[in-house]
Amino acid sequence: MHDLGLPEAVDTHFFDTPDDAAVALADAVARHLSERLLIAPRASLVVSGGSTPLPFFEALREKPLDWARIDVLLADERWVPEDDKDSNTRLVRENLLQGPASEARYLSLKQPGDTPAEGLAAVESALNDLHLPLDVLILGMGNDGHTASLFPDAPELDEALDTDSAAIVVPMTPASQPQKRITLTLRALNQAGFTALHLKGDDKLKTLQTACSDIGKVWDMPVRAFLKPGLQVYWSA
Ligand SMILES: O=C(O)[C@H](O)[C@@H](O)[C@H](O)[C@H](O)COP(=O)(O)O
Repeated sequence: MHDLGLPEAVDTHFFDTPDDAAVALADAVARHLSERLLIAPRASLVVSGGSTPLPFFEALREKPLDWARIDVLLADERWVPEDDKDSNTRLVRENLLQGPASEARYLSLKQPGDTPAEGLAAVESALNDLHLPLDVLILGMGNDGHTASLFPDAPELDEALDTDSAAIVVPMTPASQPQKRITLTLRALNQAGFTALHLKGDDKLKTLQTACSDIGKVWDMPVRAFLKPGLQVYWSA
């Protein structure tokens, strides 16, 4: 089952339970952030929203890191108020930025503005201090092969996948989603020091298998842009 046809040098870590995967991923992320902070004044941690990351956030937030030197931000955000049940910022503030991790600097993708396009300048300003390449990136994946808010049906996908573009964040309006989105671009997400794809359930494993079957067609399944050497896949049943 585990022969997914992933490219060489993609490390797969499979677990029986979501908690086991979350603890292992939190250990790996903490190790990488600690190592980074030995040689750099600050480190960046980009996380994803959705339902999968919750136990990972709970495990990571207790790690004895120098959180005041860590910039935490989302890979993408739904353009809803921070107190909305669908807000990823709310998810991160309530579940990751607690305990020791409450000392981290949070760079919010949700800024004033009725639409992501209206709020874009404020988001770009909020990310002004973000250094690329990112240090740690945790991505999820939908069963349509989206990751972050790089949705196959978003009219802005070309711009978001254009690694020659200077843009590091773009509004996204995928018809498949109830809310407008804003997402870091492939240029911003690419080449992170540590990139993990955090997945749960057999459906996601089947989707990953489909993604692996034709890695070249990134526009059909944007997660394919990340299926390359160095990627760490953390999956649990
Ligand atoms: O805002 C979001 O929804 C996420 O950033 C998105 O990319 C998520 O990672 C996948 O949709 C998987 O979501 P689940 O973990 O809920 O399956």
